[in-house]
Amino acid sequence: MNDKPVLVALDYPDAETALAFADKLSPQLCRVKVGKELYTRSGASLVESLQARGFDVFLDLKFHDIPNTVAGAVRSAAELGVWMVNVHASGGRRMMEAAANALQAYQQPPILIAVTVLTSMSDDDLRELGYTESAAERVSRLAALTQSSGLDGVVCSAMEAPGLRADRGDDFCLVTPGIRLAGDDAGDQRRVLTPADAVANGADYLVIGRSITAAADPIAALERVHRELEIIG
Ligand SMILES: O=C(O)c1cc(=O)[nH]c(=O)n1[C@@H]1O[C@H](COP(=O)(O)O)[C@@H](O)[C@H]1O
Repeated sequence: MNDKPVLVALDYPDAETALAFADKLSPQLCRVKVGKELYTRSGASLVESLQARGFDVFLDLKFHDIPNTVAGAVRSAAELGVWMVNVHASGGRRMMEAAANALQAYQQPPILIAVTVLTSMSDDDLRELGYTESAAERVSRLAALTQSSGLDGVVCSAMEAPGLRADRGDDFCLVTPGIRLAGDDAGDQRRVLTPADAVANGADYLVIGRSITAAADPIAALERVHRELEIIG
């Protein structure tokens, strides 16, 4: 397991609330994720405020567009100095290759990963969209495509991590949302595991939002995650 496996999802409506929460966290203990809700309102300046506090930032905007547009978006993320950035694997090989190529100009580029199948999707949801593969099969296909397109890893559920680790090797980065502390409500997530099970399955990084941010005592919840990981670590 790497030194800081927890990526706390700052799914807050504005910079003030997000920074007030971040100020309770330590950049020595976790990294933070800025997603669509917060970025749409507060943008690059919020990312810079988090970086000024010492946090590595995962910019989770899940780019999915034509290759030229995604290459430009990923370049903007690199200029912002983020630690990790993501695209949708379903944008296809040419889109992912354009994104990977765009980062070649940077000495310290962000880690570039691709979302396979959202952790909120079940096999039934995929069937309704016309896919005949299960979520696990589709994740496996998209992870192979992601790797051969030159990216560093994928976003997947920790349920798929054992197969991906075996097929894609130790250096392929597995980032797993859909994490819940035992007893917490899954909410809209469908492919869910606990922190300890996710790491035991081979996940490199755990994206955790509501199990920490919606807890009565968020810092105690983060400490509970760390204790859980040390038990198996
Ligand atoms: O790319 C992501 O981070 C992501 C991919 C995915 O498949 N599922 C998923 O939940 N996420 C993000 O991970 C976070 C999960 O939040 P919680 O369900 O509150 O822990 C949210 O910010 C999602 O946007």
